[in-house]
Amino acid sequence: MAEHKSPKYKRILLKLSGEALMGDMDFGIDPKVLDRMALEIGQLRGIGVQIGLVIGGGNLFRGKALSEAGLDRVAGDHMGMLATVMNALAMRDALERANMPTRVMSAIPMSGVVDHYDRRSAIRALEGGDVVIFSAGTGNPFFTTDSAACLRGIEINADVVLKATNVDGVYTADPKKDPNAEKYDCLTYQEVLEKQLGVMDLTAICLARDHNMPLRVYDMNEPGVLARLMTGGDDGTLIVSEEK
Ligand SMILES: Nc1ncnc2c1ncn2[C@@H]1O[C@H](COP(=O)(O)OP(=O)(O)O)[C@@H](O)[C@H]1O
Ligand SMILES: O=c1ccn([C@@H]2O[C@H](COP(=O)(O)OP(=O)(O)O)[C@@H](O)[C@H]2O)c(=O)[nH]1
Repeated sequence: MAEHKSPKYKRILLKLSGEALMGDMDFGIDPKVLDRMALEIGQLRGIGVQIGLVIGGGNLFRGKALSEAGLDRVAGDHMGMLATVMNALAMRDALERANMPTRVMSAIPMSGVVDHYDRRSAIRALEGGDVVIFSAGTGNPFFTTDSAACLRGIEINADVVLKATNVDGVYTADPKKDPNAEKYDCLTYQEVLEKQLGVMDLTAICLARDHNMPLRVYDMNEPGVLARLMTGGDDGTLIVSEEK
C-alpha cells in the first residue's frame, strides 16, 4: 500500500491574483487556468488540507487604475471588489465541476448570489471539507486582496497564507523591471517593510507580522507546486518573524 504522509498544514489560506487567472490573455478569465487550479486544489483536499481561497480582481478592474483614468477612487474600488466576486463565481464553477463542494462568501452582502461572509460558518464549512472562497476583499475601499488574504487567514486560524503569483518569490527588486534582482529564500516581515519589497502591499505585511502569520510567495505556474508545499517543499520565498 502506498505510504501517505500527513500534510504539513491542516488549513491554508491561498491567495490567487486576479491577473494570474488571465493566463496568456490581456483581460478576463482563462478557463484553462481555472481548471488547472481546481486540479491542484483537489490534490490538497485529497490529502485532507482545508482550503480557504481569496481571489484578486486585477484581471478585470483595479480601483487605482480606474481613478488614474478619471473615475472616483471609491467607485473604482467597489468595481474592483465586485470583480473579485465574478472571479470567485468562475472559480467555484471550476471547483464544482471537479466535484469539490465550494462555498463563496462575500464581504459585501449580495443576497441571492453568494453568502455574506461569516467567520463561524466559514470555519464550519472548512471543517466539513468545503473549499471556501472569500470574495469582495475586505469589503472596504483603499485595501487590497493581499490584505484580505492576511485578514481572512488570521481570522480562520490558517497555518499559512500562500500567495500564488506570476513570480517565483520575493526579490531584492521587482524582477520584471530589474534583471539583476536576486531571489530570497526566506525573509522577515521587518526586512520586507524596511526594504519596501513590492510583492505584497505593506498593510498586508504589517497585519501578518502583528499576528505572526507565516506567508509564502510562490509561482503558481509551476506544475505541482502546491502539493509539494504541503509535504515540506520550499518553493518560493517564506516570510516569517525570524529567519530560519
Ligand atoms: N521585490 C519584488 N519581488 C518580487 N516581485 C515583485 C517585487 N516588487 C514588485 N514585484 C511585482 O509583484 C508582482 C506580484 O504581485 P501580484 O499581487 O501577484 O501582482 P499585482 O501587484 O500585479 O497584482 C510581480 O508581478 C512583480 O512584478
Ligand atoms: O479589500 C479590498 C480588496 C480589493 N479592493 C479593490 O479590488 C481591486 C482588485 O483587487 P487586487 O488589486 O488586490 O487584485 P489582484 O492584484 O490580486 O488581482 C483592488 O485594486 C481594489 O480596487 C478593495 O477596494 N478593497
